[in-house]
Amino acid sequence: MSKVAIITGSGAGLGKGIAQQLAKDGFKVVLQDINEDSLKETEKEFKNDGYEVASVAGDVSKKDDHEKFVKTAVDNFGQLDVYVNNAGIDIVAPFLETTEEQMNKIFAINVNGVMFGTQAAARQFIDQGSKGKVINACSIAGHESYEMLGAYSATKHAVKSLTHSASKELAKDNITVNAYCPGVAKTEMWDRIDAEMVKYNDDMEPGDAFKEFSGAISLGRYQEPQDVANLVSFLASEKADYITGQAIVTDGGLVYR
Ligand SMILES: NC(=O)C1=CN([C@@H]2O[C@H](COP(=O)(O)OP(=O)(O)OC[C@H]3O[C@@H](n4cnc5c(N)ncnc54)[C@H](O)[C@@H]3O)[C@@H](O)[C@H]2O)C=CC1
Ligand SMILES: CC(=O)C(C)=O
Repeated sequence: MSKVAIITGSGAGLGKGIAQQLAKDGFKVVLQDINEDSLKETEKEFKNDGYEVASVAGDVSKKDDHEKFVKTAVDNFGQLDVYVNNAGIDIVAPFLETTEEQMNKIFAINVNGVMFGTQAAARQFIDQGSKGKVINACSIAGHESYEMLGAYSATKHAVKSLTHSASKELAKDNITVNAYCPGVAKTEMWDRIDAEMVKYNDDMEPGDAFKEFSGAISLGRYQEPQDVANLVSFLASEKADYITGQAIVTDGGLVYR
């Protein structure tokens, strides 16, 4: 029987690439996003491609919304096997200028979202009496802390920590919890980071921040969503059954851990 995966923040960017790969792998997929337009557009595209797909809008920072995402999977496809906590936001700001509002927002989405998603998924796996996999979006910024990305880096270190602790507590229920740590992928997130970094540096032109970060990649090219999707595809597969509590870097050679 086909397995069922939920991917948060999959209306666009890396989440969409991950959902496409899991659908190709034979998963029935539940797309989720806060942006209803891109969500509907992506769902239409998946249907045209012949994938079994459902969608649900919502905000990952809200605990109850994750119950709704799980219910969508169960109502449409009868079960849940994989939960990808992919949705995340960035904030670019000098350390001394980062506001309370920015801190609360980025932690609510990037950290609380992962906590609540893991809880909702694990409860469903336990109720089903099946094994399950939680896969979290971390980052190279979960291993290395970057200037101008202090708040963001802190959230990704927290995601790594939640991945470790959840994997320890949930192992007895046959639930694995891992994280993927992308490097520099050209999505809307990096378009925003580049634009913001330029604003804070008179010597920089649009595109320079992206060039500087991606120029340091050993393999000589920036990351595509497919590069990230390949790792998540593996982590979602039975081949990864014996891996848990890991935050695995996929960055073309940038951060060495
Ligand atoms: N792009 C990159 O180079 C890297 C990205 N990452 C992480 O990968 C994940 C995906 O990143 P990208 O695709 O690049 O970002 P993106 O900004 O291009 O796309 C994120 C998607 O999540 C959705 N979203 C935002 N807030 C949401 C919320 N509260 N609830 C539900 N959906 C929400 C957006 O509408 C969007 O469709 C994020 O967690 C990010 O931190 C990690 C390392 C590098
Ligand atoms: C955007 C991101 O995750 C970085 C810079 O690592």
